[in-house]
Formats: sequence, C-alpha cells, structure tokens
Amino acid sequence: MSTTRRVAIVGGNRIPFARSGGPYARASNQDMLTAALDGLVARYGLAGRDVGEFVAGAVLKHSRDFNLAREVVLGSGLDSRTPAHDVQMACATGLESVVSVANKIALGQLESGIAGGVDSASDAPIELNDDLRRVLLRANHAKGVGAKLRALTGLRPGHVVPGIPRNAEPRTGLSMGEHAARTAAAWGIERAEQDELAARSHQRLGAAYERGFFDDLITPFQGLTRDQNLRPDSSPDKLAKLKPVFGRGEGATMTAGNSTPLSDGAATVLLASEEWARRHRLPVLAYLGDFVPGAVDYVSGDEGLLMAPAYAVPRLLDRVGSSLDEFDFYEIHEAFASQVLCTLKAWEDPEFCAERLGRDEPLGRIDTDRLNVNGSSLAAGHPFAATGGRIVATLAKLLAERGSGRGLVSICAAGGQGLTAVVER
Ligand SMILES: CC(=O)CC(=O)SCCNC(=O)CCNC(=O)[C@H](O)C(C)(C)COP(=O)(O)OP(=O)(O)OC[C@H]1O[C@@H](n2cnc3c(N)ncnc32)[C@H](O)[C@@H]1OP(=O)(O)O
Repeated sequence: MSTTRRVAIVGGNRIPFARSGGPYARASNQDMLTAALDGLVARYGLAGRDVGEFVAGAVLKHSRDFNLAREVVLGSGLDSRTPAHDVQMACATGLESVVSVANKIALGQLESGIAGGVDSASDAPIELNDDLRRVLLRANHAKGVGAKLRALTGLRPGHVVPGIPRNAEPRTGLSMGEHAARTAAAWGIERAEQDELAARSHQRLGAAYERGFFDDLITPFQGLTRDQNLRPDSSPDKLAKLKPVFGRGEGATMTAGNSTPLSDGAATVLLASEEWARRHRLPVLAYLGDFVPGAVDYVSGDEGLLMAPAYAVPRLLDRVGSSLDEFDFYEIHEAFASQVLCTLKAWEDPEFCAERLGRDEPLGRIDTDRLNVNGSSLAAGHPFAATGGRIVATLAKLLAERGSGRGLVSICAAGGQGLTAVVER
C-alpha cells in the first residue's frame, strides 16, 4: 500500500457473541455497538478525547438505523462531536470499516479512529408487505382527511403478510448454506474434515478463554462473559452425530455444528498513527499492512459464492511480495467449515491455481497449527458485521504476544465478495 505512514492497531473491544434468540434477543444494534464502544472508551481512556472518526456498520439494519454509527457515538462515552459514518460490505463490513479508518490515518487525514461492526439476527427487521407500504405512503401523501381515507380503502387482508428477511442471496434465492454446500460438493469436501475443523475451533477458543487471552478484548454484556456458542468439549465424534442441514442426499455434509450459528454481537477496534499512540502513552499491538478485496461470479459462473478470498489472497500476496507460507498466523473467517476447507484446497490445487489464478505453481498448503489458533466464527459465532473487528483485534494481540510476525486475514462475504488483509508487527 502506498502509505505515507504506518497504521497502528492499539486494541479492540467486543461484547461476547450470543446465539440468536438468546440473551441479547431484546438488544438492538445500537445497544450492542454502544456497549462494545463504551468498553473500548473505558479501556483506553477515550472519554471526552478527540478520536477522529467512528466508522461502523451492520448487515441487518432497521430503517431507524440509517445513521447507526453516529447514533452510537451520541449514546456513548465518546466526545459527542466525533464524526461517524456507516459502511456495508456484508460479512466483510467490520474489516471494511477498519480499512476505511486505516486509509485515512495512512494518508494523514486522521490521527486516530475507531472501526466497528454489529449485527443482530434476533432483531432482524421485518418489512411491511410492499402493497401495504404503497397504500400507507399514498395515504400519507394525500391532502385532507377525505383523501387519506379514500387511499386507505385500498387496504386488503393479504396486506398483513410481512416480508421476513431470509439469509439468502437475492440473485439465486439460495441460502448461504446451500451455496456453500454446492461448493463443498464440487471440491469433494468430506464431513469428517469439516467436523474436525469445527471441533478444533471450539477447543482453541475455549483454551484461549482459559488462559485469559480475551481478558482485555471483551467486556461482559447482559450477563454474558463468554461467547454463548462456545462448547470447549466439542469433538469430531460428537459433531458426527448431528443431522445435515444444507445440501441434499448422500452428499449433505453440513450441519449446525460445522456451520456458524445465527448470532448477535458487536466489536470495535482502535486505530491510530504511531505519533498519536505515543502521545497518549498507548502501546501498539500491531500494524495494518495491505488490503485487497475480491468478488466472484457465482450467478452465471461456477466460482462459488464464498470463494472470493481464494482469488483475492493471491493478489494480496503479489502486492506484499510474499508467498502463502510466509505468515505466522492465518485468520480465515469460518462462515462454514466447508468454505474454509474449499479455500485451502483451491490454493493447493495445481489446476485451480493455473486456470483460475494464472499461476505456474499452486499457492501451497497452510500449516493448520497456524490457522485460527484461538478459534474462529464456528465457535465464537458470527454476528455478520462484528466478525472483522473480532478477527483484527484477536490477530493484533496474537502478534503482540509473539513479539513479531505477520498474519493474513481472509473474510468471505455475501454477494460473492471477500476482503483480505495483512496485519504485522
Ligand atoms: C453473510 C456473509 O456475508 C458471509 C458469511 O459469513 S456466510 C455465513 C452466514 N451465516 C449463516 O448462513 C448462518 C448459518 N446457520 C444457520 O442458518 C443455522 O444456525 C443452522 C441452520 C445451521 C442451524 O440452526 P438450528 O437448527 O436452529 O441450530 P441449533 O438448534 O442451534 O442446533 C441444532 C442441533 O445441533 C446441536 N449442535 C450445534 N452445535 C453443536 C456443537 N458444536 N456440538 C454439538 N452439538 C451441536 C444443537 O445442540 C442442536 O441439538 P438439539 O437439536 O438436540 O437441540
């Protein structure tokens, strides 16, 4: 990246992630993001300080949340004069918020800023029936009581049927899980390897909690002190007992255990120039390197809805002049175990790397001891826009603990998109 200066990751804060319909069922996006932000404000003494800008987003949004980030600032301990704006890139929203703040710091337009993301699958917006909405808008625009009443005579019993949001791609009508199941079948991903990856995610997240890794990354919220979905005693044998929920017949390998649960939660990350961090006596965990987004043709092509990172990471490697094995940590968002495994398999596959990536050699194999070492979304849960912040803060702290090194971040997103990044120390 042609930066003018390095972008420091000072720290992060999130609330524990909850399963949808669980303890945060009555919390709004604003409530959760404010809690995550206030935890960050308290941890880094940011109350009343000029932090530059707050950039955040949510995937599932009510119309009242049109200015979500700014409303969160106004309800938080941050200086109320802090500007804020929303971003949206499906599951990459949290990381895109980080990119947005980081680029401004790199260019010298900001000294510091906070990135964030939140989502509630529990409080998903339910839309009014389109016909009902038209009648109500007509009545609202009508002049005079008589005209309003005449407009309302257009109401029909069928208008009470609401538009319930579906976790589906608008262009195919298929859910994320169904798309992932098709890609898994095309790549021949076995059930056993998915269950093994999912069990490992739980065991590693559990171990990270046990050693206090999250003590300065998480603040409790509404009685929850740990991610609710976490089952540290998960094992491939236990997971093997679950019934498939995506895919068809013999080839159906994806279950509730090797898919992320629908979740609620929020995460924030404090970014700054080195000078700002020094001036405020705040140690730096790590630095942001380059970022590369990607998108695939999953509608008319056969590239796989969640496979964009398989294409974006090689471009990122070229930009930073590295090979795939030259990283100390890999943080690959686990939307589904099968999607992580498809991505890894694609990078090892000579045909894919030659035909799709135009490479003479495969990208190579990732050492699983360096992949998602503190667990990932399968165990923690995946409140869509909160995942990027969780991953960046987790990786930055890992690098700070290690003292030096580099990590690769890869997040797949709805719409056939993906966003990838390098974090280094
Ligand atoms: C959006 C983007 O931009 C990109 C992306 O990230 S794509 C990913 C987006 N996310 C999704 O699509 C979410 C996908 N997940 C889902 O739709 C749902 O969670 C699901 C259909 C997979 C499961 O839903 P569900 O049936 O309500 O799950 P749930 O009741 O919790 O679990 C079913 C069973 O499995 C069990 N189970 C779940 N996880 C387990 C584990 N790790 N170990 C053992 N058992 C487990 C549960 O205990 C439950 O058992 P019982 O039936 O005996 O109670």
